[in-house]
Amino acid sequence: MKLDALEVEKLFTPQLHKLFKLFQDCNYELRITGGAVRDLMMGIQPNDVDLASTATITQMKELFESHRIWMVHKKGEKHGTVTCIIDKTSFEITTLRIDVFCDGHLADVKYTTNWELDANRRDLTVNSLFLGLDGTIYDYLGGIEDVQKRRIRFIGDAETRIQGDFHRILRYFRFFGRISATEEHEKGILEAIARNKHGLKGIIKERTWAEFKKILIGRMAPAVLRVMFGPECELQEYLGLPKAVNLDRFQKVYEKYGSRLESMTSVALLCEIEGHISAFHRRIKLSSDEKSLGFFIVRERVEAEKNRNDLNWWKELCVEKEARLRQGTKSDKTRQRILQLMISVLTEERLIQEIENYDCPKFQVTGTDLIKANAPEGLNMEATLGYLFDIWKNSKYTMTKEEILKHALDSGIPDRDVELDPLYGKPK
Ligand SMILES: Nc1ccn([C@@H]2O[C@H](COP(=O)(O)OP(=O)(O)OP(=O)(O)O)[C@@H](O)[C@H]2O)c(=O)n1
Repeated sequence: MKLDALEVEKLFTPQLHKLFKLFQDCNYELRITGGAVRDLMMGIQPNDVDLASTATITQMKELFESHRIWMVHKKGEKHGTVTCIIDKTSFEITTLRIDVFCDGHLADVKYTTNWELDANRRDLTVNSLFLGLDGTIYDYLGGIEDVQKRRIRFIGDAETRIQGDFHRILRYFRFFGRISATEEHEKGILEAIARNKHGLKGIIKERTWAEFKKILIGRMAPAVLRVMFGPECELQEYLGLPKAVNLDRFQKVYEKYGSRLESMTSVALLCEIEGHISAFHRRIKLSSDEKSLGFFIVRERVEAEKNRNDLNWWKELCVEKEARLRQGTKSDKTRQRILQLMISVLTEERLIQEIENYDCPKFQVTGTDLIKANAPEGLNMEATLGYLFDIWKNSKYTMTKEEILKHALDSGIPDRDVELDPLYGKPK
């Protein structure tokens, strides 16, 4: 099959043309591989272009050195990959190879000049295509038909493919969601996944989360998650999620606000309590922003649901959370969290827009102001600031800093033993 010349030109930048010419001049074959070919066939502009060549690592290095072309990431050589830079653009080129797996881990790599063998080492038929400079698509395993029919199949026996790299379980669901024409899975695949799900435990946290994130906000996410967490596969435990994930809540939010959902919000929708977020973090290793977002949503959700379409409630929440931000905390992150909370309780779109543009009043008094106002030694600064904040709030945020500070030494100031809210420092 040949791709339309215009489609192919989208990929072939002047730098890529230069690279192909270099290889051609030395009689080495170079082709685009994997995801880029699949995406191009589906009319999607690929994110990145991976290349494969019949040249060995030594031949590629000699070629680049003789043309004074920079090479980076020398570590990739061990896995048969060379990265070169042409006019500020980097290209990753892999030698054709056969992967030898043992217990789900790559044990050895054998080099080859046979394209079909290289296609055979890959995961899915739709990812096994190669594209030549003239637009020819090379297909050894029925990948073209599968892309055209939007059908996701492992190459050969699903079980063997999964055991080659258990991470492919998550890749399968990601590509299924992204490409599949129907919600039906090919015969035998879900059974093979169920039999091998234990292997997910050995996949490193970052890799698992990177893949799962894309599933959570991807196309057909509710249908994909229903299968992943349904009776056929039951993958919850392997991803650190509770057994009874709340798929109905997730689906409702996805259907209304799918394009605005952050992956961590999706996780919070599946979970019920803070302990679930903690367990997920232990399995996945979240960033501190992701963790805060997850905790924030499960903690505030009950109240937020009751007030979902009350604009004043949301404005007060913004003031409450943003007005006394700790130094160094960016307010846009807090606002982002509030917007994700609004999405997750299905607040009306127009209210979300109002909050997006809301110019939140800022509480101006700081600990330094209290010291300047001769605060006595041992004064509980956090509790005092909380007390003053409430006075300011009761004035509907109209009091000036000077007016607020007049209350700094009121008898109503809580003493130092007051228990503080760990997040916001306000007296409970
Ligand atoms: N566990 C894996 C990971 C990757 N691959 C192969 O390596 C190629 C490149 O992998 P990667 O860049 O991770 O994915 P892409 O398919 O290019 O997808 P994306 O669009 O997400 O980049 C894939 O197409 C697939 O052929 C594989 O067989 N098994």
